[in-house]
Amino acid sequence: MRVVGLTGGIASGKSTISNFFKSEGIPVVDADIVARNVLRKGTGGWKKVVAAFGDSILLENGEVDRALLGQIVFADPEKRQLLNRLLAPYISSGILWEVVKLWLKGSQVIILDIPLLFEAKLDRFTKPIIVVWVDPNTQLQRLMTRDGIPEDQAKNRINAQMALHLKRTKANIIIDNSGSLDETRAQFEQVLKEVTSPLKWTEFIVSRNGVVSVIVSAAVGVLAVQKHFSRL
Ligand SMILES: CC(C)(COP(=O)(O)OP(=O)(O)OC[C@H]1O[C@@H](n2cnc3c(N)ncnc32)[C@H](O)[C@@H]1O)[C@@H](O)C(=O)NCCC(=O)NCCS
Ligand SMILES: Nc1ncnc2c1ncn2[C@@H]1O[C@H](COP(=O)(O)OP(=O)(O)OP(=O)(O)O)[C@@H](O)[C@H]1O
Repeated sequence: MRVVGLTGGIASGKSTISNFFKSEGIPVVDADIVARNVLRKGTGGWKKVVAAFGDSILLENGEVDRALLGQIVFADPEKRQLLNRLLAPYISSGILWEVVKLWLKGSQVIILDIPLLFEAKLDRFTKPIIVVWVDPNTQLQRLMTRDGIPEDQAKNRINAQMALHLKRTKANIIIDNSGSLDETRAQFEQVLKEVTSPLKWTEFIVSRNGVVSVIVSAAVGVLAVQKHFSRL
């Protein structure tokens, strides 16, 4: 199985690229969705976060007020690190579980869309790594427009992550999403060819079909040896 890492900066266009992959039938594990699920009311993550940040971060229905928690943690690095520490084990196991389900289905190529792939040191489990890059001013403008937040809040969010130019140096593949969607789509077509090229044997051997092949080959080998000795 090929486990492709997809990362970038906030609002650099990861979801846009994820949607392109999904439209080609390639499964995507979205870490933001996993992170949302582990913070739902009554879950282990929710209990830890409420214990640490207090009831004041809750809405009337008991769910976490995400906008409020976002304002708190993106303005205060210590509180953000605390939130990261509390949720990291739940997010990692949630991602692992999604990968296992896709492995059981026999998926050959999967995409892990993880904003904090490098920060959380999850990059060692993915190859190749795609970084969606965008120039800093376009990133700021897109973030402010999409989330309807003022410049200072948008800058706080951008600065809460490893600098995008540094992430770019760690990529195997870079998609420059500073231009139009058509220009990005054209780059994606090339990336798609690379990502869906035939699996290397190291990737095949860890796929479900690879494991089945190894088991079948071993069983055939054992039977052949038994037959050989029973004739002696
Ligand atoms: C702080 C929270 C409640 C804000 O929720 P909100 O709905 O406003 O934002 P959302 O979850 O959609 O995240 C939007 C983007 O913010 C960035 N981001 C989210 N969490 C973090 C973080 N801890 N550090 C840096 N950037 C982050 C990512 O680029 C993400 O794509 C939420 O982001 C959260 O629970 N974050 C901690 C979990 C986490 O690390 N998520 C990232 C998955 S790897
Ligand atoms: N090439 C583009 N041209 C114009 N707008 C774009 C382009 N790519 C993305 N956008 C817009 O920019 C915003 C951010 O894109 P997107 O949501 O894909 O980023 P993201 O990296 O997934 O963000 P996050 O880190 O918050 O999950 C969205 O509103 C999206 O519609």
